Amino acid sequence: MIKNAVASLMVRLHHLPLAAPTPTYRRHHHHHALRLLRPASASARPVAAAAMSTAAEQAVADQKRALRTEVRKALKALSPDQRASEDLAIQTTILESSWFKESKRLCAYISCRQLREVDTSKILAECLPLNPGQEELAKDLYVPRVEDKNRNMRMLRITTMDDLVKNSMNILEPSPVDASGNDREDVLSASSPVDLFLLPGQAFDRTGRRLGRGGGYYDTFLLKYQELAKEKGWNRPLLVALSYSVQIMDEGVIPVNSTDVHIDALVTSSGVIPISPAALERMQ
Ligand SMILES: Nc1nc2c(c(=O)[nH]1)N(C=O)[C@@H](CNc1ccc(C(=O)N[C@@H](CCC(=O)O)C(=O)O)cc1)CN2
Ligand SMILES: Nc1ncnc2c1ncn2[C@@H]1O[C@H](COP(=O)(O)OP(=O)(O)OP(=O)(O)O)[C@@H](O)[C@H]1O
Repeated sequence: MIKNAVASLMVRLHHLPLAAPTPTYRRHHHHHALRLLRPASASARPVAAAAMSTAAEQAVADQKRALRTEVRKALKALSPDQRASEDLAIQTTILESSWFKESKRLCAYISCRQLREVDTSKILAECLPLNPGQEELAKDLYVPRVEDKNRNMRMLRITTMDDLVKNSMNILEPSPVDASGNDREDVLSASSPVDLFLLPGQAFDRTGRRLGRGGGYYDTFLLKYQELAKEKGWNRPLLVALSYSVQIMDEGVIPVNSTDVHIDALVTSSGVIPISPAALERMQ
């Protein structure tokens, strides 16, 4: 169903020149993942900043919207049993992996049942200290907080699930200050790098394309983080998305533009799909 609807869109839009076709890992296997991002030079930026100024950009936006609608339907059609078994398999794969165990600092999303997102509750619980005094066993965990509709999202540190409150979109997020009135640590002002990002999304493919909810929050944030990491000379974190089976698309189905950040790997109920050279190296 998804394939058909999207295939017909693809046929119609196929001949439209994209403003900036994003290379895929498959075609550029030898490159480091960072090199695949569009350079943040003045000459490369105006396309993104000009907010869908060209027909091709508008076509991509329309295609993305159509694909989101199809995936939303497919997710709604998943039975609770199917979801629960995929949720468990995905989280178990992550929790048992060396790359998760070795990660000391993570950015992760707080899954939302209503949005049919892959559950992250077991992973979050594993990151947070069990009891006061056991902090050394915990990982530093940063989670998203939407600041405005202008693609501004921060990743703030939490130490307990009690740090979260429901926002207007019914998603749990950290309040900007903690119970003692101190500002929560923003990952962009932290002094050490993040090892791992666990990313949500609507659709993914085996070449590293990721379709989000359309806010541009993650793409904007990841670009900022990558600029910071480059400035500081930090290793790039692994960008890993969690996906139900119905969210994995055939190659070429997910439309992309110049601001879309590619993921390093996908975790599905069948296991890890490493995509980038970094993932192939670090995730076996
Ligand atoms: N768990 C989680 N947290 C997150 C995100 C996310 O995707 N998942 N975000 C990632 O950006 C940011 C929040 N962005 C969001 C964007 C849209 C919707 C939402 O409810 N969308 C509806 C449709 C809205 C509409 O078009 O009318 C939907 O997708 O069904 C929620 C969060 C930050 N936090
Ligand atoms: N780094 C960026 N700079 C400027 N505009 C951006 C950037 N990233 C995304 N946008 C814009 O944000 C809007 C939404 O982008 P898009 O549809 O790709 O979001 P998404 O991938 O679904 O969302 P998310 O990144 O939150 O998962 C688009 O108009 C896009 O051009």
